[in-house]
Amino acid sequence: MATYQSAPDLPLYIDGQFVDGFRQFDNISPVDGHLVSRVAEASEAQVAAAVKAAQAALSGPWGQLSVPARAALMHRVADGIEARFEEFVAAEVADTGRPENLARTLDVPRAIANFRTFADLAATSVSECCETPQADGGLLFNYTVRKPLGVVAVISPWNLPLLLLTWKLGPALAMGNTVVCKPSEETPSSATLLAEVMHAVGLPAGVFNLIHGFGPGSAGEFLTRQPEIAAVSFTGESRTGSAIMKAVADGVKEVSFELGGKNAAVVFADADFDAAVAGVARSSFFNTGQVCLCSERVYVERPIFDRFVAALKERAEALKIGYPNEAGVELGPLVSQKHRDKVLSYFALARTEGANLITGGDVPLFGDARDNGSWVRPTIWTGLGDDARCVREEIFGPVCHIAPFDDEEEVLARVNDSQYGLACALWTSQVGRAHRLARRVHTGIVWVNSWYARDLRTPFGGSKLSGMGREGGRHSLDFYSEISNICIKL
Ligand SMILES: NC(=O)c1ccc[n+]([C@@H]2O[C@H](COP(=O)([O-])OP(=O)(O)OC[C@H]3O[C@@H](n4cnc5c(N)ncnc54)[C@H](O)[C@@H]3O)[C@@H](O)[C@H]2O)c1
Ligand SMILES: O=C/C=C/C=C(\O)C(=O)O
Repeated sequence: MATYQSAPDLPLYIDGQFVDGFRQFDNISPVDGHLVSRVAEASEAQVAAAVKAAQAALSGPWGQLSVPARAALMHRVADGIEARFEEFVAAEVADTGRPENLARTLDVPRAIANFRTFADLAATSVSECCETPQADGGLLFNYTVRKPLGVVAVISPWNLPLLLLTWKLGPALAMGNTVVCKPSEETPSSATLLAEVMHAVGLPAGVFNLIHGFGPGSAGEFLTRQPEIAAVSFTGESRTGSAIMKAVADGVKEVSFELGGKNAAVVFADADFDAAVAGVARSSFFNTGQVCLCSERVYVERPIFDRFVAALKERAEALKIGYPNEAGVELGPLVSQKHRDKVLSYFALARTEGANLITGGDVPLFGDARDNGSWVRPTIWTGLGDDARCVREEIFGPVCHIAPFDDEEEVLARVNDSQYGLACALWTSQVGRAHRLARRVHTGIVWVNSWYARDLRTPFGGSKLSGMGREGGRHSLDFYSEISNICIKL
């Protein structure tokens, strides 16, 4: 049986120093409930000190660096993560209980890619210019320059802790900002390890700051209420985005929000059946369903509905649930008992709403330490109406509801009938239909015959309750910089 060594206490990182908080909170393993570490919680004064340090760093050596010099430093951060690759894997696994293979193939490689991609995009970006002939025969020459926003508050969630923190940090630092980061209280370990890498690389004090704590009435809210911050880049629940928007409204701060989703997968009868079953199993159960892009709504064209439900049931029941270091393990636990209680409340709600339970809907009993963890079984429902709460509300667990449909217009209307607009996956062999439907789906991202295939140069984000703005490629460069236009009369 796997054993996990409890880690040391996790500190804050403020103005180039590792410091204690005003108190500590427990970091509990979702695998078996053991104490992973004790974590420093930042006081409001310490949050203010971090923001002031970040503000001061803008006018120090960091503010004098050229773009290529900053890009080189970002590559050194990526090198530092690579050098401690297995420690980052262990940190993500300790906090989330995810399969080691997932941390090794997704989380840590993407953190490295996030720094390298935006270092290179920043170093190779060009600015706009134009010439305007004047009636008097003169000429106006306009060109733009990118300047840092200033101090950026980076607030990240627990589901892909290192990936989503660095997805923001990479471009924010590459564009010359300084940052104060507040990772989720559920997953402090990899962010703290990243602070060690940043420190070792020698970023000037105050450029990168790390505060731990909670949201309302704690470090998260304190951070959003600091007058010196120029922008907030946030990923998390839609209602949290709304709270942050209110907190920064008086200061009219820039925000980038990547929020919740209730994403659909649509499978047409002409799709590659086996690919669609494998694709929907992945898009519904990947990372134990704890990805904002997961398909919690599945619509299947009626002629293949029964066959598809049976096939997805078979795939779900074949998924290997186990310890992070078990060979072939595919599913870990949910991130916490608190989150499992939320998911189990929807399992109960589904029964009340009259769902047909195809598989799962309960907690696996292991007869070992995992019974103290936060595990649930992958779950499939059918039989609910589109107005059921389980079909409309984000659950954020390994669960999906499958419904039949009869034609394109019907399924398009049902897919778009959502308060969210983040992602959609379409499975069909008809290219024309794929393009026709993809542009009519009200989401920021559409995958066709694929899911969660990522090119970091593409725009990423959602509409409606799923967020505001786009990050990725030049969209990140635009968000994390202030663009000025300079006009010269020649
Ligand atoms: N759209 C995306 O790209 C994306 C990616 C990952 C997760 N998510 C969403 O995130 C949610 C799960 O993550 P979560 O439970 O950590 O979200 P959450 O909103 O509860 O917390 C996210 C972060 O915000 C902090 N926070 C909470 N309240 C705050 C406040 N009032 N002021 C400042 N900070 C505050 C938390 O401490 C945490 O660090 C899901 O809804 C999921 O859909 C979206
Ligand atoms: O849970 C949401 C996942 C978001 C993923 C990204 O932002 C990414 O892959 O860049």
